[in-house]
Amino acid sequence: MSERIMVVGAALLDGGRLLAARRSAPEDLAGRWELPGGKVEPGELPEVALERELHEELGVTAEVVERVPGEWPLRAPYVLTVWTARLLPGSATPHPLQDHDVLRWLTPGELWDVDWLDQDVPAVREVAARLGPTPRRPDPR
Ligand SMILES: Nc1nc2c([nH]c(=O)n2[C@H]2C[C@H](O)[C@@H](COP(=O)(O)OP(=O)(O)OP(=O)(O)O)O2)c(=O)[nH]1
Repeated sequence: MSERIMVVGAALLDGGRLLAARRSAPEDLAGRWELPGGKVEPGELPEVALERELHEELGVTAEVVERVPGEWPLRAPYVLTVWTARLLPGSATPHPLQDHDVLRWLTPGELWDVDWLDQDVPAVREVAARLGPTPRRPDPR
């Protein structure tokens, strides 16, 4: 059986908008947009890992709400799983402290305005379905 390491991504929602984060490293991912998050450490619950990563990367206090159905393979042995999350009352505003250089709150109509990592597109589609009516993602040229 091959080893799988879970990467958790947050669909951080606020007022019907989704937070997207632009990666600043490594070079092959820099400039592309993703859901903030990171690798689950050995023995750590994915929900705990996600709240930890949101604090480390964005400086926020957030809570996980629910799992978005699906699992998306990344470079082996990593697998992306996604949870919706919300900021807790009193949380700081998100800032790109680590791994990212720009953050954007996207309305449903803006969801496909950023250049998501290819492997995040199916996950973002699944999140989009929860945000209500959104424009269809344009077909790749
Ligand atoms: N956080 C996150 N990582 C993603 C997404 N999509 C995607 O391919 N990845 C990749 C990028 C990285 O190779 C890996 C997660 O790495 P990371 O750098 O965010 O994790 P981490 O904070 O735990 O990093 P580190 O301790 O190893 O520095 O998964 C995504 O939506 N969110």
